[in-house]
Amino acid sequence: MKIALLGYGKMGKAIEAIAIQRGHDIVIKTSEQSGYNITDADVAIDFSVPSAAFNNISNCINNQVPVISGTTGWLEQYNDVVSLCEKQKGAFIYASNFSLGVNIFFELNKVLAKMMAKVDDYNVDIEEIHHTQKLDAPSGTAITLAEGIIDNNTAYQDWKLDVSDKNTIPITAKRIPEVPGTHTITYNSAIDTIKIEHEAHNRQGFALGAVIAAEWLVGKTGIFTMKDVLALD
Ligand SMILES: NC(=O)C1=CN([C@@H]2O[C@H](COP(=O)(O)OP(=O)(O)OC[C@H]3O[C@@H](n4cnc5c(N)ncnc54)[C@H](O)[C@@H]3O)[C@@H](O)[C@H]2O)C=CC1
Ligand SMILES: O=C(O)C1=N[C@H](C(=O)O)C[C@H](O)C1
Repeated sequence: MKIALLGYGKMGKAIEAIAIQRGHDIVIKTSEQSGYNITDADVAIDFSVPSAAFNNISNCINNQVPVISGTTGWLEQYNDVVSLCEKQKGAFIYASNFSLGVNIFFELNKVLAKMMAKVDDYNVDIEEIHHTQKLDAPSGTAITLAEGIIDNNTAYQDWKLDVSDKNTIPITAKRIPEVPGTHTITYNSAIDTIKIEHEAHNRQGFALGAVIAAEWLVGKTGIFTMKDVLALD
């Protein structure tokens, strides 16, 4: 497969290494908006910056190149991408986190949220820790986790960064050098604490998941998620 890497930073480089190991060719690697022909690639993988993701993804869809995006912090434009993809009959996957472990953790979070909806005694909070270069807060993964709780527990209707109102899930974002990504969900009562946590040890899980998603997407039309790719149901 000929792959375009849109964003050649920490993730772009980790994806390049795994894609080559799996027998793919990197035909475009860029940290720029322009200066390349996207139709040279069979599939594009966008891990760029929040301000660039929408244009990168739209350019792929408008040129009939399947595209996956792991960039976080741009989701106010997600519905516009969905509309464009439907109009152009393109192929697109966004995931806040491409690692197998986190996608299992997403499902565990939903099961736990369903159970906790049956009891009144606990308050939930989410903490995420990432490296100091991260541009967005809270992390995309923390937002997906909060949405998983909201969808499965009517006690919660919203999430907010550093705010703990009634019906709102508080998210705390910490920035510590070199941390690839740790997410902790805590249910606290006066009597005890229930905690589930995912800690990434490096970026390989994100990168492998992104390459697997790109391999899966080629030849398909539509908007998909990692749940479709990993068939976790
Ligand atoms: N979904 C997932 O599994 C994961 C998502 N991420 C997200 O991926 C994104 C990138 O993360 P990192 O590689 O750690 O960041 P990074 O800062 O190391 O790399 C981003 C690169 O994008 C480049 N860039 C800037 N404008 C661009 C443009 N117009 N087109 C293409 N590239 C452009 C920057 O120059 C930089 O080299 C972030 O949004 C991060 O939150 C990170 C890890 C896993
Ligand atoms: O910026 C990162 O590094 C990461 N970003 C993603 C996010 O915002 O959830 C995924 C992962 O946690 C690493």
